[in-house]
Amino acid sequence: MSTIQWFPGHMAKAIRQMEENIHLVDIVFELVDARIPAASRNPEVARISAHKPHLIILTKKDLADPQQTAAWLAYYRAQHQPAIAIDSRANVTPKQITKLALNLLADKLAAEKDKGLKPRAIRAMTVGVPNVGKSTLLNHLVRHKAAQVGDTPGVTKGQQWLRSSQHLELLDTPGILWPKFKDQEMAQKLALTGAIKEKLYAKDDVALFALGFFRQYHVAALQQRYRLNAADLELSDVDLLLKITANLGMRDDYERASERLILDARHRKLGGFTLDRAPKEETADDPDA
Ligand SMILES: Nc1nc2c(ncn2[C@@H]2O[C@H](COP(=O)(O)OP(=O)(O)OP(=O)(O)O)[C@@H](O)[C@H]2O)c(=O)[nH]1
Repeated sequence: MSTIQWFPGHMAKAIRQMEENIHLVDIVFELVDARIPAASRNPEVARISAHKPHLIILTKKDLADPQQTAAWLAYYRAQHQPAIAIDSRANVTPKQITKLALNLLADKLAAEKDKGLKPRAIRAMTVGVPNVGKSTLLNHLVRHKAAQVGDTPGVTKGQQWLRSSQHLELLDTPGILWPKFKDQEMAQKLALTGAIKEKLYAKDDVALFALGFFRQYHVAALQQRYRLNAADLELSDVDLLLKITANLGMRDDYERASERLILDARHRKLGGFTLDRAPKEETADDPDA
């Protein structure tokens, strides 16, 4: 199996930017792919935003396994970590997110009011791995690209605040957070869900990884989609990939079949799936540990 490489330099830059900007915001929205809630997080975010309220937004919930999403939300609740699962493309989400953020900051805003300060919009920063849905969510949150200037910090540094509503402003550049590639399995998960550029991974490796997963957790969907019989399921992953290639009428072009399998998974042709299983609540340790 070839190794998926990545570039720590990118991560260092993203972390630096986040460190520079964190003092400008009241709250961090950490976007996490609902299909990989562990692999798409970086522990540095928790460190940098330690003194700020922090909302986990599980995106692409429509592509994930609903039971697993519910289990992840229960896990976050048990950890007292505010979290919400969304389809970033839906119009209803801005209101939900604004409401949650206002609740999380209620004490701070009340204290400001007590001091006689004028009511103000809260400020948020979004971070997340590539392709997690940052731009899609921002576009929904900010329907009119309103340059909110004035004496707001950040603008002087060439950054813009985007106004979502009278209650919420967002720093315009969504932070690209590089995921941690603790091991190759995490890298395969990020590749399968689309967070890593195509040229950085071997499609057949990712397809074999996907086969192993779907065979274990969603075997009926696999069987149905690729017309596999019970005997086929006894084959090794490599032989199963060759069998699928043949069933797709692609002769021995297993590269093309690999690509099809990856796209089928991403486009929900094999049903909703979650590669990171939610930790059991009783034994709930940090999934990132
Ligand atoms: N099904 C589904 N697709 C989504 C969702 N959110 C985003 N997408 C799709 O995912 C792809 C990436 O979305 P973007 O909003 O561009 O992601 P991004 O995080 O800004 O990506 P980068 O610019 O690479 O950092 C697009 O094709 C979106 O339509 C979601 O909740 N559900």
